[in-house]
Amino acid sequence: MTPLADPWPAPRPSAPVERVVSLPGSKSLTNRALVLAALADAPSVVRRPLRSRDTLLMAAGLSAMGVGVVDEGDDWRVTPAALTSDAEVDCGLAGTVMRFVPPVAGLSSGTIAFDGDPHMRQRPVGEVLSALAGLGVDIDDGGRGSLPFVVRGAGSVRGGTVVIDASASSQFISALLLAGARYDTGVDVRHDGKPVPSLPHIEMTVAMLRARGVEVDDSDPNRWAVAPGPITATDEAIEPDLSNAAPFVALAATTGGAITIRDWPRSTTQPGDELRDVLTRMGCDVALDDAGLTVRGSGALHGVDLDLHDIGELTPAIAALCALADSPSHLRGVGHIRHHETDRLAALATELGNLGADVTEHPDGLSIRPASLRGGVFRTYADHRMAHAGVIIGSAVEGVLVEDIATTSKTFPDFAGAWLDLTGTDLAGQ
Ligand SMILES: O=C(O)C1=C[C@@H](OP(=O)(O)O)[C@@H](O)[C@H](O)C1
Ligand SMILES: C=C(OP(=O)(O)O)C(=O)O
Repeated sequence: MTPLADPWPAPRPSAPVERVVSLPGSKSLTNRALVLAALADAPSVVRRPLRSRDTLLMAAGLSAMGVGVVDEGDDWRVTPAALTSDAEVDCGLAGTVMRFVPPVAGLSSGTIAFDGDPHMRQRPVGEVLSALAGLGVDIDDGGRGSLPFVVRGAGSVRGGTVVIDASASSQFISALLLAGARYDTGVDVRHDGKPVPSLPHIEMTVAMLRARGVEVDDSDPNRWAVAPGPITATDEAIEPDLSNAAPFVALAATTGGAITIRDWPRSTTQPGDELRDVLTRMGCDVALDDAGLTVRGSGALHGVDLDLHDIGELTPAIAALCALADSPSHLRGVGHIRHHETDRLAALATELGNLGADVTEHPDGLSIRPASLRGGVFRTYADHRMAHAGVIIGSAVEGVLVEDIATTSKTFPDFAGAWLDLTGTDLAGQ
């Protein structure tokens, strides 16, 4: 791979881009599949998993605790084992590793030490740790409620009812549900606080548990009860990552071209599927058929007034499109994304603003009005989705330089290569 310039000149295609694209697997589905396979009653096969920093860290963390994760060509074979090893788990900047693995570590008889990237120590996890302590797990976090912390497993977890405030992240709930069937009495998780964000991601968790024979009662709002019992091993293919589709379909909108994403599922629990609705509202033609999802730019791009509470991870890409739109936008309901890879509202307001966008930052969102944009450096704050926002702007504005494009490796191997290929840019010229 050609070394990447930093900051990286974002390609600006000279003609509408018309291409068919295959995308890597979903981060959220891959990391849930790995955790559930690790706790299952027999070996599982995870077909076409995402292999990126977040999922490799998940595989490494589970392996360090004793689980067998073996490459089989395109697939991973995951063999559950008695979790007896002491281990160190590097969470990197992966929320799914920091939140989903501690409830598994409680089932181990080893001592499991967790740490991650510097910014990961700022991201919230205390509600998961105090819930686990309430379920009988020995946790040492020095009273901080954040990384670094140690889980001293006793080989089993009593389980029971916990009340948590999951308004900062849906992952707190998914974490407890994923391991809960393996607790002696299961787990009954109740949320008490402001509304839980990213509810579709909890629905994804519930659907994957049910697909493995686990009984989940989610009939009451803000309560999820997982009955104790086995998790059935599966052989399952991972869908393409629909959230990572955002910059690719955005390219159809910004260049007036047409992008088809192959293998877009007809029915899915991935919140990225909402892109179909968002892009339609912004003025694109969107069609889902046997070829995949085709987004066709109409030449015009309109502002939108959207509550993104359920689909917060799409905010950076949508905000970038709004900055290129011909009418004002209001993006609301996403105060929680200040706890993502960076404070995404502050980062977007700053970086879009530096390129001339007219952005007002609110406690829970952004207002973006039409303005004439210019080139310059777009900083990414180690956030893959900030990089996606940068390349979207760069596809429409001359001279945008995206800092640390390699940060996209969190959820997308060789994103820069895929983007250069798509935009028809000469690699040697970069
Ligand atoms: O469970 C998951 O796989 C995810 C849940 C969401 O987290 P939050 O609820 O913290 O927004 C989402 O933003 C993240 O990218 C992935
Ligand atoms: C919020 C995100 O990631 P994480 O799983 O690290 O929370 C994201 O990918 O947008």
